[in-house]
Formats: sequence, C-alpha cells, structure tokens
Amino acid sequence: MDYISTRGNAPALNFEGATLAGLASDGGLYVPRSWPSFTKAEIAEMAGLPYAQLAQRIMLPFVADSLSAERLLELTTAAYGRFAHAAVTPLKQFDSQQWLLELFHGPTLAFKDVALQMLGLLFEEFLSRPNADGTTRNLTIVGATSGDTGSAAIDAVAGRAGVDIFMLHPKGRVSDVQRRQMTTVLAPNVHNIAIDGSFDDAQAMVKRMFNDTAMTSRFNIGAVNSINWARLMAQVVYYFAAALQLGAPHRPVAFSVPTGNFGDVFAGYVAAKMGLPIERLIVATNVNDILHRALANGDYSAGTVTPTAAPSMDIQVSSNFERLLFDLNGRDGVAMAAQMAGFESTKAMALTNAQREGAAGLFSSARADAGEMAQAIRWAYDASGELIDPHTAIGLHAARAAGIDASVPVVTLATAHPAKFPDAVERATGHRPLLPARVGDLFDREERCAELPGDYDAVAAYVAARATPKA
Ligand SMILES: Cc1ncc(COP(=O)(O)O)c(C=O)c1O
Ligand SMILES: N[C@@H](CCOP(=O)(O)O)C(=O)O
Repeated sequence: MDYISTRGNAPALNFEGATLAGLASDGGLYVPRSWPSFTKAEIAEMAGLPYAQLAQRIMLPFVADSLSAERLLELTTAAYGRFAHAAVTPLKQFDSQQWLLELFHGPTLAFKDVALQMLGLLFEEFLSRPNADGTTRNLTIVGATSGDTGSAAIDAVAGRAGVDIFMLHPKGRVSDVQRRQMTTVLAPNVHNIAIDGSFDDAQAMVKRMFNDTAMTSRFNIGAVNSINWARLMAQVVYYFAAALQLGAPHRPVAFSVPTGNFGDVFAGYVAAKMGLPIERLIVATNVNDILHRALANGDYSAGTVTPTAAPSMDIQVSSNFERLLFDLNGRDGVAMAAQMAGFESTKAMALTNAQREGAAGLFSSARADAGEMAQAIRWAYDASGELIDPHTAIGLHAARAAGIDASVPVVTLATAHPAKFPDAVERATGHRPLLPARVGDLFDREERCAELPGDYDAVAAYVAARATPKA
C-alpha cells in the first residue's frame, strides 16, 4: 500500500515514509492509494479477538510494506498493554438503543491514547532503522493541541531517543488537568509552548512549519496530530471492536462522534470503506459548528472560535475534512488543491454537489449548545449513574436526536474521562468526578511551559534554538 497526497503534488510514500513525513510536502494530507476491504466472512471471524489481535488484523493491510505481521502484533500488544481496562475500549449500555464506547482508559484519559501509544512505538521502530550509510534519523515533532493530543503525544514520546517534541496549546483555553498533564512532564525532549491565540492559530503555525524550507532543511519535522495518517489508522480499530460486539457484520451499527478536527469520525468512514456495516456516522459539534454547517448545507466557512466547556472541540478549521472531500470528489488532487487554496485565502468554501451528496449517504450532523450539553450529562447520570465528560455529552445529545431506527444500536464515542473537565460535570450533576489513581499526584507536580505570542516567527525561532538538527 502506498500513500498519496490529497493535493496531488507530493511524492507517494510507503507507510514508514508517510508516518515520518506527517504532512505531505504540497500541504496536503496522505491517504492510502485505495481502501483495503474485508469480506463479511472475514469480519465475522474477527469477533471475540482480544483488542491487540484485532488491531493487528485491521492495521496490517495499511502497514504491510513496512512491518511484518509478527512485528505489528508485538507493537499492538505493547501499545494496548498500557490500558487500564482489559477490553481496552469497553462498551457500556444506557438503554435499549444507546451505548457508550469508553475510549479513555489509556494513560492520559482520552481517546488520543489509542492512536498515540501506537504512534510512539512506530516512531521508535522506524527511527531505529539505519540509513544506507549506517546513520539513524531523528525527528522534531511539532504539534498543536486543544488539550488532549498534547498530553497523549507527550506521554507517548517523553524520554524516547531521537525525538524532540514541541507542543503548542492556546494559553488559558485548556482545562487545568489537560494543561498539567502536558506541563508536568519534565523530560528534556519535551517542550510545551502556550501561545496567545486559538487552537486554529496553533494548527496553522504547525502546518506552516512543514512548508518552511528554512526549518525543513535543518530539521526532520514530524507530526503527532491527526494530519498523520497513522493516527487515523489506529482509530479505525475501535469502530470494528464496538460493532463486532453489537452483532456486526450481520447487523448495522450507528456511531455518534464528538467532532473537532474530523479525525475520529473520518476513522469511522474508513471502517465503513473497509466493509464494516455502519448505518450512519453522526458528526456532533459544539457551537463551533463549521462541520455541522458544511454537512447540513454545504457551507464550510470558518467563524471566530467561541470558548466552550468542551474546549478540545473549539475548532473552526477541521484538518481531516480535506481527506473526506478528496475521497468524495473522485480523488482529484488538482481540484482539491484549488478548493483548499480558495479556503485558505477566504476562510470559506462551498462543497461541490458530489461532496454534498456523497457525504449525505453516510453522515448526518448535529450541534449542541451549552444547555443541551449539560442536559445530556444529566441524562446519562440519571439513566445509568455514569458521569460523562462535556465532549461525550455533545455526542450523546446528537445520538439521541438523530432519529435512527430503533433496531439499530447507536454508539456514542466517549472521548475523554469526565475528571478531565470536573467543573462542567459537577455543574450539571452535583457530582465531581475523581481522577483515577493512575494519573497520580498531578496537582503537586512542578510545571514547565514557555509562553509565546501567537506569531509564527517567534515559534519557529524557539523551535530552531532547541531542536536537534538532522543527522
Ligand atoms: C475529548 C475530545 N473529544 C473530541 C475531540 C474531537 O476529535 P477530532 O478532532 O478527531 O474530531 C477531541 C479533539 O480532537 C477531544 O480531545
Ligand atoms: N482536540 C484535539 C485537537 C487536535 O486534534 P488532532 O486529533 O488533529 O490531534 C486536541 O485535543 O488536541
């Protein structure tokens, strides 16, 4: 399997190359040249597999040019061995139709761990392979976070040889738990930067660095955000895990996905392409609703970001939407590059008919405001005694409003542990969720974080002064 850019003007790469490259050199995102798929019988055979084995089966077609099946299983076993629940991503039932897929049993309490524990191991694996002249490579990871990617990526690479990580977060716009999970990791290869601005500003700076030759000529810039294909590949697995438990491939399942950068729900789209019978993918947003507007009426135009109690979804430019638009528009890289150039200059874009109609076949969408989010937190607590976080609540609100046929199970992805956002959960229910013991003495640890203006040159200079140059 090789990987091509959505903008059609970058070299095709194998899995190892795409993983280390992160973003394509033409500014596009790497996608597999074609979607591998499983037959109904092959999917049925996966029922009951332990998570690490299921992950190996699902990922193998994507990585086979770079990893053997045996090595892949060693990596999935190591990655998912660190999860606090034996099922890795357990399902909980609310009522006869509504289910919750708990994705927060990893080390940093959010769904990002599922992919980033794997990505950390993949980086280590590929960077340890010698070049033709016997030297090895290093990587300067530059990432943007609205709270969860940062801590999960830092946990996955802290202290690893050959990797420096520079993580940008919007100052004052992540929860205290999220910030501390990043800033209390004092390993010398970890650099936290709080910038003045929004997550979108941070993400734009990261993408710009990949195309800044002054930086790329000196450093091997790498990505941990979901612009990196390997992130999404690892997230496909839990759609299979959940659907198999609910009767797939003999019964379709719908998923409701709290959405910001469109990575998690795009992984669901990939699962459908691979043959998993998905009835509907419900894209749930908070009031930062660019994706809801795009799917409902074709209007992909970025407004100003409004801070909410679900800060990780305070996003108005959704990187991975480009992957979907590319796939739905006949995979025409030239057209995609023109469409994205238009968006980058005007911050607005109209979907083509093919994109609108293609998306409507599988996706629907909903937007939840603060009141609807709080109501969903309360509903979950009353229905099951379960405390859910504000992001998950937005998904649950959309799941219950979607009008899916009663015979189809609807699974809401629980993307973060409620204790990451204790204030909002307590306001809604009167109960304050406790941090699990595995995060330890988070509030007693020393913090280290630089503060920079929301200015690309300042960030680039900061990185250049501290990163390890290419070997
Ligand atoms: C807790 C939480 N829920 C949902 C999302 C949205 O996921 P995605 O950006 O993949 O759409 C994020 C961040 O991305 C998150 O951290
Ligand atoms: N919500 C995310 C934003 C970054 O998204 P990513 O999936 O592209 O890494 C976060 O928590 O940082």
